[in-house]
This record gives sequence, structure tokens and C-alpha cells, in this order.
Amino acid sequence: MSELLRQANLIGGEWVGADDGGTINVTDPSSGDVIGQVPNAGAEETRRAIAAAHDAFPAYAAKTVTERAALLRALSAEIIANADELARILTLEQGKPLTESKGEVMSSAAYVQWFAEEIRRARGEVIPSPWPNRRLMTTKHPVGVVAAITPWNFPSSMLARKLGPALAAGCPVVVKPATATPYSGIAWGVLAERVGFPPGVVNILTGSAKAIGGEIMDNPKVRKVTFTGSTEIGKELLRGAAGTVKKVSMELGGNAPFIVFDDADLDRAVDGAMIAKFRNAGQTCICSNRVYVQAGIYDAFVERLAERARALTVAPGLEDGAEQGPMVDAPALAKISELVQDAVDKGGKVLAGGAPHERGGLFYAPTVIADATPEMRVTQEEIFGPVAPVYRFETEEEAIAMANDTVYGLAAYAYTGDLGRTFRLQDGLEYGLIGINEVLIVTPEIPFGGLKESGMGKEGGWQGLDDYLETRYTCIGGF
Ligand SMILES: NC(=O)c1ccc[n+]([C@@H]2O[C@H](COP(=O)([O-])OP(=O)(O)OC[C@H]3O[C@@H](n4cnc5c(N)ncnc54)[C@H](O)[C@@H]3O)[C@@H](O)[C@H]2O)c1
Ligand SMILES: O=C[C@H](O)CS(=O)(=O)O
Repeated sequence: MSELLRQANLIGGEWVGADDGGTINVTDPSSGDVIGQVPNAGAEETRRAIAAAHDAFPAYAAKTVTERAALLRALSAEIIANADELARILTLEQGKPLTESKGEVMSSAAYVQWFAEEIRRARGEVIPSPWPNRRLMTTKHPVGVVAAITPWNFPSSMLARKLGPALAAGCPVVVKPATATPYSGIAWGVLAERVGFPPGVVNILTGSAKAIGGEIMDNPKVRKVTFTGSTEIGKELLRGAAGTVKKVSMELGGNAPFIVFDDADLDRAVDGAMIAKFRNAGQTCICSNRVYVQAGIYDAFVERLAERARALTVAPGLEDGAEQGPMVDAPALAKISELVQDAVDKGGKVLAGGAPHERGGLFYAPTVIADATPEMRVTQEEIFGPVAPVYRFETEEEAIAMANDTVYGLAAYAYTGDLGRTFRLQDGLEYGLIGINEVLIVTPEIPFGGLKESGMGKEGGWQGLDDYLETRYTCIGGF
């Protein structure tokens, strides 16, 4: 077994099991086989991890920005050096095609590198004083112990967007990866230890989300919670954070519209729709959830999309040529089936897929549904699977109104050749991330984050670092 595939938790620099020896099975969603076991840690182990982070904070925060940047550069290099093994572990536990896992791992290294650079530019300011003989200054300081809770769909890169800025800012971290995909997070602990992060600075816990989460939210030593996951759980954690007024970053659910206007480049729009819909088997927060196509090109677009969906290779992620892997678990597969049946019951016309894939197991056939209507569940619910409902619209105003008719506000996409319309979409679409004639729009340089019930805070950009720093103001007089 790989040295990176470790079946233990990291607490205060020690690799340990759960206090009661309890474990949780981790399964390969492509086969259902048990890959291994990880500790089923609970509140007591979490309390110790938080205490270790709290004890490590003063010395770690006292490191210079160049010392912390050097550790992060070393971590980024170590991720790259182990990228193939990290990608294999990721595909084994999450199911996505190996090519996508490799891309996620390289993106993780890029985010760590980005924050190694950004921390050397984080600065306060001297403010021009309205009073004589006083100096007004702000300074930046690490928020303190950070708890990071991450989802199963991107178990490495979602961690990079949290560990990168936290460690750059001088904050020790207690990490709880998703129960379904713990190994990618544990591997981060192995690499962090290997490059020299001091004991207690990086702690990794696996086990009961309720028990671990409960201790995180109640423990006053945790000064910030950074969460990526569903809006439902995000709301629960927001309520919990109020008890000790913790800073929060919330990267939550999405319901992305994908709008195609008559003047779009049709080939480019179909290519974009395939990526935006079927990447990670549709299990990404920024996947297109609703495809809106203007009446003039509706028939041509929907038939082209269905043809491409039918041609996708559905296979276990470790198989050469796999383009779509399995759903993460049986409840996810069942929900996809329910949503498709609801759409069909309400008049949807299946042009591709429409049922679990012939491979069986957790695989679902890439699906395109024409004649979609607002009454369908897929319109308001995050599908989180390989299903593209395609709606027809007549006018730009109608498209923008339908696109915004959701509690979510994470990502939106539109294809048009009209520059004036592009600016109207930039102003009119209520989303944190907008792609115009592009769907691969995420990179460490940009502030990733949603509006409305898709969350708050940013990950990436300079904003992503500032979320882990506190600004203090000092007024100096009497001289
Ligand atoms: N906005 C983003 O950047 C982004 C990125 C990826 C995924 N997501 C969202 O995440 C969801 C899919 O991921 P998921 O199924 O892992 O989400 P989830 O909310 O079920 O779980 C997310 C994490 O929270 C933990 N958790 C669950 N209940 C908890 C509790 N009571 N206290 C503490 N932790 C708890 C889980 O174990 C997991 O680690 C989708 O809604 C997707 O849109 C958002
Ligand atoms: O699932 C959400 C991720 O943020 C997708 S991406 O890595 O930003 O493309």
C-alpha cells in the first residue's frame, strides 16, 4: 500500500487511531470494493486536535512570511512530485476519471504555490491623519486556529483552497475531509509533515461529521470555520458559528444556468456544454444545472448535445479512456433517477440516457432531456449528476429572469457573439462566477465564491488570503 494512503489521523504531530479503535470503511464507488478503513474519530479526538493547533499557533504565526512561503513552496513541489500517486488515490476513493484526478491534484499544487506568493504581499497601511501629531496605521494578523471541512467531489483541491491561505497567513488547521473520500486529505497530512510543517500546525481527522463538527463549532479556540459542501449543512454550521462568533467562509451549493443565444458559435457552445455538464459526472458545484437555448437554434443544439452525450465513455476512473465515472454512492444514484423520472412525468423528452448505465453499480448514463419546464424538480434542485435539462426561451430578458430565478448564485455561463449583450449579462446575472463563451474559468488568480445561498467568502485571488487575516487599527499620538 502506498505510503501516502495512510489509515490514521494526524493529531499534534502523532499518527493515531480513534480512541475507541473504531473505524469506517472506505469504498471504491466504481466497484463497491472496500479500499480500507480510517479512524472513526469523535469529539474527544477533535478537542485534542484543536488544542494541539492552539498550542502550535504562537510559534507558527511568529515565522516570517518568507519562512511560511518556503514551507508552502515545498508542499506544492511535493504534491507535484507525488501527483500520479495522489491522483490514483483520488480516483480510487472518489471515482472520477484519472485524467480529471490528475488535473485536480495539479490545481491543488497551483493554489498552494499561489498563496506562497500572495502572503509576501499582504500588508497593512498608513492612513493620512485628519489630526495633527497622530499616526494612523493598520496591520494584518492571522485569525488563529482554523477548522476546514471539505466535500467528497474534489477532496484535494477544495483542501488546497483552504490549507493554502490558512498556512500562508500563519493559521494552524484542523481538517475534516468528507467521510467518503478521506484518503486525499490524509495524504495532505503526510506531505505537510514531510516538508517540515511543525507538529500541531496541520491536523487531519476522519469520522463522525456530527461529533467532529459539534466540537469544532462549540470550541472557542477555533476562530474560523471554512466549509465547502451543501447549502443545507452550511446553514447548520452558520448557526453553530454564532455561539462563539467565529469567522466563516462558506462555499455552498449551486444551480448554474447555461444560456445559449441564437448568435452563439454553436460548436463552441456544445463543446462548453459537454464540459460544464459532464465533468466529474456532473458532480461539481459549478456544473451547468439548467441549459437555456434560444428558440432559433434550439433543435440544432439539443440534438448535437444528445449525440455527444451518447458518445461519452462511461467506465471506472482507472480505466484508460474513461470519460465519466460513477456516482459517489447509492443515494446519489437514486436521487438522479428520481429527478429524471420527475422530468419525464412532467413532459420532458429523453434524447440521451435517462436511466442507470448498462454497466450497473453506481454508473448513470449521460442524459439529455428536451422540452424541460420550470415545474420540473431539476429546475430548482442541484442535480449533482450527468443530467442536462434543456429549456427553450425567446428573449434575452426572459433568459436572464429564468437564470436568476433560484436561491443559488455560484456560477453562470452564456454563449453569445454580441458584446453589448455580454455586458448586460455581466451586470444582470446574479452569480459570483460568470463564463461568457468559456466554461473552464477557475484558476488560483480569481476570487472563487458564490452569492445568495451559494455562500460567502472567496477562495483564490488576494481575497482568498484576506479571509484568513484580521485587520487591526492603531492610532499613535503624544509625540
Ligand atoms: N461552492 C463550492 O466551492 C463547492 C465545491 C464543491 C462542492 N460544493 C457543494 O458540496 C455539496 C456536495 O458535497 P457533500 O455531499 O460532501 O456536501 P455535504 O454538505 O453533505 O458535506 C460536506 C462536508 O461536511 C461534512 N458534514 C456533514 N454534516 C456535518 C455537520 N453536521 N457538521 C460538520 N460537518 C458536516 C461532511 O462530512 C463533508 O465533509 C454540493 O452541494 C456541492 O454543490 C460546493
Ligand atoms: O465542485 C466545485 C469545484 O469548485 C469545481 S472547480 O474545481 O472549481 O472547477
